[in-house]
Amino acid sequence: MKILYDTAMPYANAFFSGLGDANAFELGSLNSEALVDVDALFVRSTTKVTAELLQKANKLQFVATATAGFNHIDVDYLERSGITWYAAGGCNAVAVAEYVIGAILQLAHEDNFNPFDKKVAIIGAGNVGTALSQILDGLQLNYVLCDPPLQEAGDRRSFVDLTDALQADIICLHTPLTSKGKHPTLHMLGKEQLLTLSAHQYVINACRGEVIDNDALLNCYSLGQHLNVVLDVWENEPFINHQLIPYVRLATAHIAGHTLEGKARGTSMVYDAFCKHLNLQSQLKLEQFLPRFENNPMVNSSNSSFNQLFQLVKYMYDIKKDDGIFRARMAKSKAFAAIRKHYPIRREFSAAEVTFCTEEADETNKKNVAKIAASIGFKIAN
Ligand SMILES: NC(=O)c1ccc[n+]([C@@H]2O[C@H](COP(=O)([O-])OP(=O)(O)OC[C@H]3O[C@@H](n4cnc5c(N)ncnc54)[C@H](O)[C@@H]3O)[C@@H](O)[C@H]2O)c1
Ligand SMILES: O=C(O)[C@H](O)[C@H](O)COP(=O)(O)O
Repeated sequence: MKILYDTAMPYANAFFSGLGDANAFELGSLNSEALVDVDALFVRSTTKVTAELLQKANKLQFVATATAGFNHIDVDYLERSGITWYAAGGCNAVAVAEYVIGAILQLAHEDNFNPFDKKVAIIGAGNVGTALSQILDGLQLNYVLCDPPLQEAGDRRSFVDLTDALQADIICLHTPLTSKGKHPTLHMLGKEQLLTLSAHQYVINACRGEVIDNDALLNCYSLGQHLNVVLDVWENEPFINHQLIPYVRLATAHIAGHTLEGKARGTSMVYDAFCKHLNLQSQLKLEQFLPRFENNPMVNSSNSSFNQLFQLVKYMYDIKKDDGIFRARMAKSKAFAAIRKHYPIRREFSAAEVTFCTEEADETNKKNVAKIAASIGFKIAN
């Protein structure tokens, strides 16, 4: 059994070497020759799995991506060719939701608004959208959901349409990239939709760049429209339009899902799916591999509730730092792919145990903040 996997899949060798002759490929190095006699191919979103790449894949029976999105895989071709495929939907849902919360609290801090007074719209209420809604529930932030496919399929949550969603204060995009079907998402936010937005609204795109028409966005900015947009994903990655960068409020290099947990869960879900395909019992579990988080956060309970939560979230994920690195490196070169490749280890809230430094007078405040922190995933020290 020959297995090829992307080097960017954490713990892949440990997961796959027991299942066959497992070898890694480096980003950008895979070609059709390398797929001769390969039985299983495991990628992340940076490898385009096309008919052309697979033209010499004489034995391929299983293709999997250790990512939620799978628009980089020609699934029609795989299905026509009798090759089983799998995508690790949900592997990094919590990571992206934490990124979005990091962005909202950072913008609230910079623009001096109270996030608890704002309404969030979650467009795309699947794995990521639901993980985000759970954190918003924990923080007691108002939100609406917009997901016509789920609504039509009978999902019992309540939904609004896109026009209503675009009136929310903070609009978060969590759809797949699709260009076919009844509800395509390609350029879902085009010129017409962007022109309806006001200077008091915020748009956060952490799904796929092409869901916002980037040329239309740049055009709006060039014409003087004030738009608060956070972009983790861009059209035409990694060769994005650099002209957009100075206008964007927070800019990152498609790393919203790049927590250690999110990436490693992707590997482990691919392992489970491949074992199932082979009719084997999975032997290995993600928990065996994740290291303990060593630098647990401490929070001062004499600060306001907002500041304590902001401090805590920023400690685990500082979006402003990623934004600074992005701007500095992108100013000098086409560093998009390199920033992603060398992205430092980031952990999810659930890895950390929080200690509160509390004077007696702050005890009630501490209890309130600790309750909220626990409900968004943190462990609380006694
Ligand atoms: N930035 C990152 O690092 C990162 C990480 C994870 C996922 N993603 C992207 O986010 C997407 C969502 O991830 P997920 O795991 O939640 O996927 P998912 O399939 O679980 O959920 C997507 C939801 O979007 C809905 N949807 C489809 N078309 C829609 C439309 N026109 N309007 C509103 N809703 C629509 C679907 O019904 C579904 O419920 C992925 O496909 C991927 O492209 C990005
Ligand atoms: O779809 C996904 O899961 C994400 O976009 C994922 O974080 C992409 O990661 P990459 O494949 O680029 O490492």
